[in-house]
Amino acid sequence: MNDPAARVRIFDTSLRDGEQSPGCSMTAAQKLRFAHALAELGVDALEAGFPASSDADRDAVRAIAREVRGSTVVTLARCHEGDIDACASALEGAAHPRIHVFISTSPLHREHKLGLSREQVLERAIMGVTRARRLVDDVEFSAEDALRTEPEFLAEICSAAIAAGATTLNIPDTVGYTTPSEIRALFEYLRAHVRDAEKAVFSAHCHNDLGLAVANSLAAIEGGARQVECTINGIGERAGNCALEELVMALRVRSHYYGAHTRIDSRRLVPTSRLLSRITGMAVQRNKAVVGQNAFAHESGIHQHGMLKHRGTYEIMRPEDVGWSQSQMVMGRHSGRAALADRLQALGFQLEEASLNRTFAAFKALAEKKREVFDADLEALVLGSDAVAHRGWRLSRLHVSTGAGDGDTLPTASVQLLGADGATVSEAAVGDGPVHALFAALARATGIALDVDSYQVSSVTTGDDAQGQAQVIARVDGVEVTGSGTSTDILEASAHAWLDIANRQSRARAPAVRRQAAIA
Ligand SMILES: CC(=O)SCCNC(=O)CCNC(=O)[C@H](O)C(C)(C)COP(=O)(O)OP(=O)(O)OC[C@H]1O[C@@H](n2cnc3c(N)ncnc32)[C@H](O)[C@@H]1OP(=O)(O)O
Ligand SMILES: CC(C)C(=O)C(=O)O
Repeated sequence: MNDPAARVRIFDTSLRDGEQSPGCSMTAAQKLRFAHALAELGVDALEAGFPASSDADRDAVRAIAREVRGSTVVTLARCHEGDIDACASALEGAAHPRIHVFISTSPLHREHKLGLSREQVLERAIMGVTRARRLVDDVEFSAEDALRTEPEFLAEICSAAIAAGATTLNIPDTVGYTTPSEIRALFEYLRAHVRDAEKAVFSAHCHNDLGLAVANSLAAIEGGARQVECTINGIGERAGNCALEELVMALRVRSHYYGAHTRIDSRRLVPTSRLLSRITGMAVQRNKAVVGQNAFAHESGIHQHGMLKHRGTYEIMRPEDVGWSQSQMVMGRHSGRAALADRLQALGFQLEEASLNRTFAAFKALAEKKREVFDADLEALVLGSDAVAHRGWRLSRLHVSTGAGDGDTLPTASVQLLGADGATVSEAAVGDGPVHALFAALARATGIALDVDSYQVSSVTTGDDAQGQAQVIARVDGVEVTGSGTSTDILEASAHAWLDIANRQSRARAPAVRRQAAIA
């Protein structure tokens, strides 16, 4: 598997093809931040932008070229002198610069888009590669719409590109039209028919219009591709590009099948995916492979029972290996007794069989009404809702003020809580934002410091008066605990979610009382 011939280079184009897609534009500062994250992830090359497209993109590429180390920095150019010169100028300062020149080769694009003959396209390609090669040592050539190009013309233009100095030959499926067996055969054909093929690295760049981008990229590797162009979360033109996280994990999980490897640090996949979502505001769908919220979540009883016996029954990779903290057992309508008993035990309840059966019946009834049953609901089932409600802190007043910029408003929160003994306590705190300030005020008031792993707010009803549900996940004694709160005011919902965990943490540390309550 460590045969160097089977090393697949990962070329990330989130900052170019990804950024081109609607809803994904980034500022220069955001692009720079994300480029650092890509270098940390271990991508071999990162395509930073298209300098001729705007001053802002040129400036972003410049900053990336100057600052980011560890990955080749690539910029895109049409076969236009001005585009190529703009690339070279933006790449000054890069440790490993690459210019990527492209031109359409398919009959459809030649005739209708460029209005050029085969010979003219060939000439332009040679001009582009030659000019780029005078400016940098590392030049990539792409035959846009290669998968709808006559194979013999593709071989001819690739041979000419190598002769002009191209070091990477990229074969894009620009419109996501190909199939796995077709693209594999094309790579095999090109490697056999391109002159001096061994002097260049063959690369695949697959779009996802038919949902085949990852499958096609893997097939291209089988056909001899040793670079794959992809994007984090699969962002990109239309239906996107090959998703980096999926491709990398397919090569890793099926390493014996593909006999190929990358140098990606897979534990950084989830953090990098989240960073991109935060920057672009483009959420990842829950069921997205590897980085989606459901990728390691199990709700159905038969799967949960299997997972508790051996995680390999329903997981083909470890969540820790891609950057999640652990698998998630979601308690809902489809869950069974084994998962319920396990979750209750993690919450500190060891129930006798009869008591477990009673709780299970009540749990199923509740799950019919609620989409997801949270830890607080389970506690209420075991202890009785009154016992839970009255044992812990309750929010009685809340005020949050916030602002941004250079004005004098610092995000500030003040809270008043009612304790289990009936006493009230008031506290205030400032923070980096309103939620940060709120959580700091709650920590001061309760004297409980929570190790918050994640926080999110979603709407549970629709309309102007929609109820927001806040969910906080924190680690309590090494166990991940989820707290939730619902209100039409999302800050109030957030305070309830935080207190939900804090109260459970206090109760979990009073085991004698818990056992008594559970048995009663
Ligand atoms: C498959 C891909 O992802 S390709 C990359 C796509 N990315 C982008 O287009 C984002 C950046 N693009 C831009 O900012 C603009 O399109 C610019 C600045 C590059 C060009 O803008 P304009 O000069 O206004 O041209 P416009 O976008 O309308 O048309 C593209 C021109 O490039 C030509 N062209 C397209 N591809 C190539 C190529 N590879 N080599 C040479 N010329 C090309 C077209 O024939 C057309 O030429 P024309 O103006 O003589 O008709
Ligand atoms: C410029 C090339 C590589 C491209 O993005 C495509 O063909 O999809």
